[in-house]
Amino acid sequence: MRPLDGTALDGPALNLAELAADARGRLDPVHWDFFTGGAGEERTVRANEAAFARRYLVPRVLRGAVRRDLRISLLGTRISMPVLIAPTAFHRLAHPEGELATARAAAEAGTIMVVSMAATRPVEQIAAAGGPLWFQLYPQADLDFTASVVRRAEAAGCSALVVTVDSPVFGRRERDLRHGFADLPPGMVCENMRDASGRVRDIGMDAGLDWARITWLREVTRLPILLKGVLHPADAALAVSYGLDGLLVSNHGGRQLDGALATLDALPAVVEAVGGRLPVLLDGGVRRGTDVLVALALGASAVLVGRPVLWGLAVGGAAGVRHVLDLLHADLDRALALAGVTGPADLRGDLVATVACG
Ligand SMILES: Cc1cc2nc3c(=O)[nH]c(=O)nc-3n(C[C@H](O)[C@H](O)[C@H](O)COP(=O)(O)O)c2cc1C
Ligand SMILES: CCCCC(=O)C(=O)O
Repeated sequence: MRPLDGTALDGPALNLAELAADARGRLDPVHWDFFTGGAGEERTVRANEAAFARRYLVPRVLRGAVRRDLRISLLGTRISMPVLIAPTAFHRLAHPEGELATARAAAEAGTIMVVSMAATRPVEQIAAAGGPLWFQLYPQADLDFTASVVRRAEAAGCSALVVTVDSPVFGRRERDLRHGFADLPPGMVCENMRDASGRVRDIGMDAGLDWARITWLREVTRLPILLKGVLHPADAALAVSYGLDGLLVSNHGGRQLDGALATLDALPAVVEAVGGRLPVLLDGGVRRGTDVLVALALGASAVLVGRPVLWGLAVGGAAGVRHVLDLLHADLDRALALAGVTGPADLRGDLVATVACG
């Protein structure tokens, strides 16, 4: 993303960089830093976007791509485009309606919202928007409680479980440490962490998390399970052998292991290891329709966006998130037309060239 100059805009943002600048002017600087920042030196935050900047397109011509269709099916759900909403914490810090606004925008746009376990609205209320939802889980050391959260997500109608596996401990985020930002303000809690007595538990990162826990989870639910945070092809191969239903190539937007490989650079080896047996999704640094095109051409089935959704929420609630999704839809459609492609299924690696630096 281009450097943000914070300039006030006349009219709606033309792209997500402008939207970020607008959001920055509206958010509490502490919350802006929480949303925007990453771990350590933020090398991986930058690397995710830089990896897209190193890819160039080699378009086809004279293909008569008049009718383009951006729709795809993922684990049985038909969605309007190969762009989903990544799970992000604490939407009420961006807008008073929080996740309820995000969910309305996703439902209107016809795509999947992945609800964070750290949502500041209960999953049942988020589901009332009527759109397709998946639920993101940080497996807790307390297995009974973990199972109860899964039951709650199932009962609310979530159609897949996204298990975050890149967070055995919490990443060290220096912006938050500098501000002393560690907790939600009074009146906001992680609503999906209430136990049977109504007490809200803290979300624990579990360094003991291992494949045995995935086997356990597989027995707890019949929902499809995706692993979020896989970068190594050996783990991708293990995921296939453990009967998982999908993979999300992610480094948590650079918020966990700083120095982790950019997701776009990790994608090809993961795709190769999986060999078409599972859908492989990607998040991290997706900001343009051409980024979606490149990720799909390199083997992703779909991508997710994290921070841009928070910017949209901060700028305009549900309408702001809708603006993000509409911009990406229109931008992808145009990019497909210009590349001579009619839809996601047509995208192949030969459309993408990699150069040493952007
Ligand atoms: C503010 C913020 C909160 C996040 N919260 C969660 C979370 O609760 N669970 C999770 O698995 N990932 C979380 N993520 C990571 C996102 O799901 C996603 O991997 C990342 O944001 C994608 O990169 P992008 O922001 O560059 O699009 C969070 C990311 C941000 C920026
Ligand atoms: C306990 C909240 C975790 C949120 C998260 O995953 C993130 O900030 O990246």
